[in-house]
Parts: sequence; C-alpha cells; structure tokens
Amino acid sequence: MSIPGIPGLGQSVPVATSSAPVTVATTAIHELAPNSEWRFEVAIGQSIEVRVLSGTAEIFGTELALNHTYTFHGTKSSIYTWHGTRLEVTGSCEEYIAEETPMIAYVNTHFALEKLRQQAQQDGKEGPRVLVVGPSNSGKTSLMKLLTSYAIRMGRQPLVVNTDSREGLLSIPGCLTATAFASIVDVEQGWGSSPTSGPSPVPVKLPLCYYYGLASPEDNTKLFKPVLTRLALAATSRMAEDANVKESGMLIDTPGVISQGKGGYDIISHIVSEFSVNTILVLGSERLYSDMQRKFSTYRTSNSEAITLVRLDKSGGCVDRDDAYMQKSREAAIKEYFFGDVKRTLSPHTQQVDFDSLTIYKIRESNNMYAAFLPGGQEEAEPEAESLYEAVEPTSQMQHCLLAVMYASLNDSQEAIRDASVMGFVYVADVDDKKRRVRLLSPVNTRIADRPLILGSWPEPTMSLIG
Ligand SMILES: Nc1ncnc2c1ncn2[C@@H]1O[C@H](COP(=O)(O)OP(=O)(O)OP(=O)(O)O)[C@@H](O)[C@H]1O
Repeated sequence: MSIPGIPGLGQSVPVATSSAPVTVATTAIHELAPNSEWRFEVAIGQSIEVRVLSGTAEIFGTELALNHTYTFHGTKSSIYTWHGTRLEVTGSCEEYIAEETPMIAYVNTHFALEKLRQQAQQDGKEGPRVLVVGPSNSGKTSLMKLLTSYAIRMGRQPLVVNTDSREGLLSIPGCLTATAFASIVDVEQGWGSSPTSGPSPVPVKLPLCYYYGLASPEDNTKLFKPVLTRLALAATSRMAEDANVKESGMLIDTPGVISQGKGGYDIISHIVSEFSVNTILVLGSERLYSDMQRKFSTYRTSNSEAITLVRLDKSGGCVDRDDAYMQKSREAAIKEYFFGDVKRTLSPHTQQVDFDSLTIYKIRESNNMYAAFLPGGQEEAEPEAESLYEAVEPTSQMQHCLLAVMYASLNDSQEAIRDASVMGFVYVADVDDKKRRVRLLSPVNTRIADRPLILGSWPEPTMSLIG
C-alpha cells in the first residue's frame, strides 16, 4: 500500500511573549558566555538564519554544526552553550540572552538515566521507562527533546512516545505515536521529518501511529485508554525487537491537561501501568510532585520495581502559546503533510469518490465528563455498551476535515479498527450531496475505498487546502 506512513510534521514551535524581548533586524553577532542561552521567537510566516561561528552550541540537546546555516521558520526556541559561543543571526526575531537555566539539573537527569541504561545493558533488561508530566507549557516536550538528543549522542536509541493528541510528533495531531530515535533530531523542524515520498537531509523516522482523533484524553476516556493500551503494546514489542532500543528505554510525553487533577491522574496511572513506567519526571509544579508522591510511593511495576520520582524546575524560557497560534501551527502541519515544505515539495493527488464506496466511522464523543456535573457528583448509570464509532455518510460538514485511513479491512470489528495503526490521512476537499460524490486529497494516488476511514474532531477542520 503506498500511502506514505505519517509524513514528517515536526511541529514548528509557536511564538509567545517572553520577558522584555528586543527586536533584531538584519545581521547581528551574539557572544554567549558559557552556560547561557539565547532565546528567540520568530513570528509565523517569517524566518531567520543562524550560524555558529565559534564555540559549541545546541538546541534542546542537539549540537549545531560550526559554520552551517540553519533556518528557523515561525518558531520559539533557544540555543544553549556549555562552553561559550559566537552566533551570527540574519533576519528579524525577538530575542534575549538568559544566564539562568535549569540545564545542570536536566543534564544530571540525563546522566542518571544513562546509568540505568548501562545497568539494563549489563542485566539484559529494559532501560528506564520515563514519564514526563507537568502543566501545559512547562517545557515537557523541550525536556523530552533534550533527553532524546543526549541519549542519541551516547549512541542510544530511545523510544519516544507521544500521548498528547493535541500536538503531533512526526504525525498529524490527533495521533498517539511511538518512534525509535536512532539519528539526530532535526532542529529546524522541531522533532524532524518522517516518511514522505520526498528526500530528506536528516534520516527519516518511522513512527508507530494510532488514531485517537480528539483533543483531550478526557474527551472520551473510553476510547483514549484502549488506544493508549494498543500503543503501549506496540511500543513494548518494538523494544523487544532491538537490543539498543530495549536498553535505551522509553521517554513518554504527556498532555498538560492530565497533570491538572483527579480525572487526569487516573490517566497518568493508566499510562504508568501500561508502559511499566519506573521513572516520573515532574516539571515545574510542587503540588503535582506531592500528588505523584502520594499516588506512587507504594506502587510497584509489573517487575516489582519502585517508581523514582524527580522534580525539575521549569525553564524561564517556556512560553504560553495562545489558541490562535496553535491552530495556525496545526494548519501548517497539515499543509506540510500534503504539500511538503520549502526543502521538499510533495505532489498530492485528488480523486472523486462515490459516497457508496466509502466507509466512514465518526468517533462518538462520549460525555463521560457529564457525571461530574450530576447532583452530588453521583455516578451516571452505566450506559448500554455503546459503539465507539458511528457509521456515517459524507456530508457537507465534513468539508476541510481529515479522515484517518486505517490499516484494517472493511469488515473488521470496531475494536479491531480502533486498534489498527494509521496508514495515512486524506483531506475532504469537497462534498457534492446531489451527485453523491466526494473530492479527496491524498498524499499519493492510491485506492482508499477498501479501508475504513475515521473522522474525529481533532485536528479540527482546517483551511481550504486546494482552490
Ligand atoms: N529554554 C527555552 N527557551 C526558549 N523557549 C523555550 C524554552 N523551553 C521551552 N521553550 C518554548 O516554550 C514553549 C512551551 O514548551 P514545551 O512545548 O516544551 O512545553 P510543554 O509542557 O510540552 O507544553 P504542552 O503542555 O502544551 O505540550 C515551546 O514553544 C518551547 O519551544
């Protein structure tokens, strides 16, 4: 089947405000003292070029090459130096230099994980399974990138797991993924590129990808949990296939919303048990740390291991990203999925398909949050076992939506379709109710009528991709 997996949609990191940034134009040279960080914001639609003239510099753990020109589009990021560096920056961005960073604690965390990996190597066991929790915008993903990059620099191949459907990791948002990282993180693209039909300067990574299709785990825990369980199964067998991945262990990113209290903690427990998590890194919240301590102090994994809890400070560089910006960033990711980026242009294909030849399942948005609003917090009576998806015909409301093409067959049960991995996505360009035909955009020319398609509410309908 030729739909490319999930083309590389390294999520560009959006802009937000920071303390008293200064706008830079044209070319500027920055001298950074050892252990300092140059933080910058490039507005969406703009770009800057950065060259390291001397010294050493890294972006979330990935070392930058000397004299190579890096281009950053619409992003918010930072360049850190351990030994001092000279940077040449061309273009317009907001920027400042910070001397206080939590890098020492972060790198110590990396070395502690490295010790566990060495131990795992000696004992022929699994390396650490590390969960990163913390409120939204506390720097979880940035810490994940840093720990991944440092592990790669030591020759490891960590399995990087994303349980946050709001933002994709080498995938369209809405997916939950696990990816073994053997080669460097592409700093210009966020996480890097993944399979497309075009060439890539940085080796492509192949994510294991499952579709949840809603923004928050709490939108439908009855769907989120089994999809997560399926992902954990796939991740565990990926570890078993390869000694290096097994020893390197897992790094698991989470949505900020599950760090906010009761319902979310239940999801944290689910992730901990499904992925046999034995290390939890808590970013930037005393309260969450103490709640996690209470919850997991006596907990033992399936191998009777205790959980190590580590509290880490949030970086002062973290910024809140507003909804409008995040939406633009998702739209850019979707556009890139079909059309590629400045480095690689892709040629998507449009096809007209009859209503009757499509099998579309719409995700039911379970109202399991509803019980919380019943008088006295009483539990809602357990509803009749409700199907996960509702079979639907195309309607004009589906215009500009994405449909996930599942690696399943049309007569599979709904559970089998839910547990199937994602083959790719198609975009609904147009629905003609009268002629009962749909115009679909797909990354390549392929027959999709013999696969079930899933319609979720996440990512939300996007802008028009074709005229
Ligand atoms: N040291 C830093 N300097 C500059 N920007 C940073 C720094 N650390 C993080 N950021 C930026 O702050 C924003 C939030 O960080 P990040 O995405 O890592 O947080 P998160 O906790 O994963 O967020 P979410 O909960 O929304 O997934 C991002 O745009 C990121 O690039």
